[in-house]
Amino acid sequence: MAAVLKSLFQVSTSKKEDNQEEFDVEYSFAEEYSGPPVSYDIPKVVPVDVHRIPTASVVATAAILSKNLSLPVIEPIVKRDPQSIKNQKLKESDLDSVVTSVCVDNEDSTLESEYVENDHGCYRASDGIESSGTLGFSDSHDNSRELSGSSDVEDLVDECKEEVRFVSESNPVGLDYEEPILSSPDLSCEVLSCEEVEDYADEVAVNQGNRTAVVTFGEIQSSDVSTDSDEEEPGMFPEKPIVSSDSKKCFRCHRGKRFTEREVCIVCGAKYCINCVLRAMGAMPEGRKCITCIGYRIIESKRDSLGKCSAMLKRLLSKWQMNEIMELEKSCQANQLPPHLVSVNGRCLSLRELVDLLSCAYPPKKLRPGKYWYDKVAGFWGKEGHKPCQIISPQLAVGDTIKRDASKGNTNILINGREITQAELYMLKLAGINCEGNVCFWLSADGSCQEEGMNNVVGKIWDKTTHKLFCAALRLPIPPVSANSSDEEVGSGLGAGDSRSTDSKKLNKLLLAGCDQSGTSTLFKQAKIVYRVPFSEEEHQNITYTIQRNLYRYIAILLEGREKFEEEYHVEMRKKWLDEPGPSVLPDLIEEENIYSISPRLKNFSDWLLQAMMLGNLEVIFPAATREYAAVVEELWKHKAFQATYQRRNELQMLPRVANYFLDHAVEISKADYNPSDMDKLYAEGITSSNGVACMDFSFPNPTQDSYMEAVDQYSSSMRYQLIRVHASCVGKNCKWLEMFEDVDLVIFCVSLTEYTEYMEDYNGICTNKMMESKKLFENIISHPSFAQKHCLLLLNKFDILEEIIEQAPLSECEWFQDFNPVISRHPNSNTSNNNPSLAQRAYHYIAVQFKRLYYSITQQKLYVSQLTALEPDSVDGALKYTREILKWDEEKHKIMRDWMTEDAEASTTLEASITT
Ligand SMILES: Nc1nc2c(ncn2[C@@H]2O[C@H](COP(=O)(O)OP(=O)(O)OP(=O)(O)O)[C@@H](O)[C@H]2O)c(=O)[nH]1
Ligand SMILES: [Mg+2]
Repeated sequence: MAAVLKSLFQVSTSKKEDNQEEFDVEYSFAEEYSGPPVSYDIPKVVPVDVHRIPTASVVATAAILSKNLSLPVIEPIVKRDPQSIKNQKLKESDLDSVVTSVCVDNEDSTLESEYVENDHGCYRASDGIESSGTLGFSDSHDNSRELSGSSDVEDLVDECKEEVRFVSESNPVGLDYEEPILSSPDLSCEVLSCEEVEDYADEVAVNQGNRTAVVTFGEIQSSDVSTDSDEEEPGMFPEKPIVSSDSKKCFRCHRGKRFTEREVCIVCGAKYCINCVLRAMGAMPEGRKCITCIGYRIIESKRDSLGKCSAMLKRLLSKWQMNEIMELEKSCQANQLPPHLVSVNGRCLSLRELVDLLSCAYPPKKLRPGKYWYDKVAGFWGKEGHKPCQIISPQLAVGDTIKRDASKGNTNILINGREITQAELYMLKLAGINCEGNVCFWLSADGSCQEEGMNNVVGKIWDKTTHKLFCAALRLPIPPVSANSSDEEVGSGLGAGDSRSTDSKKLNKLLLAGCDQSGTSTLFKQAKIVYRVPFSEEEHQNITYTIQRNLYRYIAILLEGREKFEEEYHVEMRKKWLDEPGPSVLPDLIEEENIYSISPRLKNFSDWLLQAMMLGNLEVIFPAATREYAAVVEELWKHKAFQATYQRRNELQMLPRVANYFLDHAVEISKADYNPSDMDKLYAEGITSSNGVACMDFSFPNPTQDSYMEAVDQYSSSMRYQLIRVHASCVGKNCKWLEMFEDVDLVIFCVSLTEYTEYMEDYNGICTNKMMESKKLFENIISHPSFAQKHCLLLLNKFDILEEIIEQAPLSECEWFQDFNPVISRHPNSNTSNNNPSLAQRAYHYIAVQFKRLYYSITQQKLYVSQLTALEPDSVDGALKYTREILKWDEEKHKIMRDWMTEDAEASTTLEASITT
């Protein structure tokens, strides 16, 4: 390719030598992308600065030549000129002839096409005229210019001597505005696939009705560009009119029906079919934009779809290409929210302020153009005239001072200078703050509330979890989850708030979700223990209470079992006695000998406990009554009837596996001064009684034993992670709450491998296999728009139990695993060897593949899967290190891509430099 390019440039430069005065030009081509093989078919945009523009025919010739080489051409678009648009309209036939003429030139292998030929004759164009810009062709959807006689022609020639302009216009209405197409002196560039040149005239013909365009040639005064851009605020990009969106047809080929798949330009709304989209959009350096829309602002209604492309484009491009384009679409400057469209406390933002606002630790979610108010002290944020909708980072220097009527409150109560709304007043009252009379409060970011002029705190609104729930019910915002996590929670001595705000990029957020009983709590707690993140006082207290309360539940289940066993024994003995009749005292003896009998006192306790469990009162009674009943538990535990029952605990369906662990320590746990160990906390069911969202920051400790590994892991130890565990019940119907977690980097979905044997009953009494429930939740989560393009790690948990049960419970019990049909070797030793994995291993792999297929069918991405036994520390450590590897690889992959692209650009610039010198 380099050789071909060189030969092309040699021709051009030799021409330059021959006709110095006519072709004193410098120009360059966009080089074909030569980066990673995966991207080879996408032409890459290389911005080039060309100081002189050749004649129109040379530009066209360049386009045709580059077509033969499959090269895209870069175009200079400088400025619209409504006057010239009105005065000079080029017919499509004229354009046709321009292109045809150039084609003929090219076929003749000459580059002497300094004349633009049309119906009216040959016209000499812009010989040796200096300009600045980049070389190329405009892919306007329409271009026409009317030349109505030789005077027009002369005008054109004159005009060409003054300016080199290639103006495209797509204003269907009135062309009554003047707008710089480029906003900065280092002109933006556009890529045009060369078929575009051929299709050019066709497009003009089709779009002529509603589009007008002009081709003018003129010298670009640097002041032309800089004046415009000087006037513009940084961060402002021009707007482009939206094309008629009701058309069901492809904007380029004008084919297609109502349901034909199309990709839409995020600037002008033009739709393209699968055959045209890449031609119309080229290399997409700013994401999904028509070539002519590069450098323009996006339609605000499309902001939500930034970074989310259609399945059609996914099919056309490789995953890498897709990711890169979507990254560019989200991050390029032209696609960012224009600062002047956001007003805070009555003042439009500057670019600096907008950047500050969006790069803070907790920025406003889905910020759109509009008028907002911001309470800098407490961090409250809302739309003008409305109650607060979010709590963002406080103390940001954005916008003006907050106005009293910012949220149009009518309560006569002021918080930080703003009159609050009724809902907020309820919130204050629920927090126990006296709001009698006209009171002004100061509310700080941590929720402490002070009366103006007073020194004492009258209440703390974020201290109680219940209060946060009230806020949710009142549709008021609560502080961000991670802003709440206390400093003690942050592992390895890393502070939460400060470092996060200063270095938020290094915090990798992992969202942990799964169905009930999948083991997410156990995994979360294990991670806390492994990475030495202390449990907060509240968590410690909650876990202690949970363990004690659960102990009485387990005891109640055992006592229920005892009653059953006692009855069975009784019936058995009576049956024996009836079969072998003896003295009449025997029934009493049977009673005495019944190993499951207990004393009347213990029986009273048993009856009371069973009744409490039946009525669902255990939660109310315990753990408060623990101290009172500790002695009874001790007595019970020593009792032979209870021990006999405990021996038969496997027969008690209701008794969870974990009960064994706690019942073994029953006496100790039932004591009032019980202090749970880490192991107790791990085995305890649940984490806290709070709203089901738990959060911890951690980092992987530095390995000290191996200096090589230390070096390797230096990078990762500097990275910080945040594990956010969300309970299935908090995900909400249709996962609507998930958008709260849209900034996570990776989703961890936990599935218990035992679920295929378990069933759950819904309100209508219909039983569903729990694996199918997990499948449904998994589908909902991965197809949620917040997680598009996010990595996902599936953890298949409780492998230890799967190994135990797989022989008795075939996988086909679940309808999704019907076709699991492993071939098992009968050889006694073969099952454990690597070549012949165990049945549990095969089942695990089969389930993993089922999930991978499902994931791919929805996201067209690869699902990472790992085995897990959440009760084992190494297993959890391994799983979380896997997430680290996924994220690390992802970052490196992007870095490599960027390096390749930069190298590419540098190479092409060097080549151009060597050719032009
Ligand atoms: N044998 C075994 N038991 C496990 C494993 N992981 C979790 N468990 C147990 O499975 C039960 C459910 O685990 P949880 O962590 O509470 O699951 P969860 O439903 O996601 O979390 P919560 O809703 O907070 O209860 C607990 O009794 C755990 O001890 C595992 O790998 N092996
Ligand atoms: Mg649970």
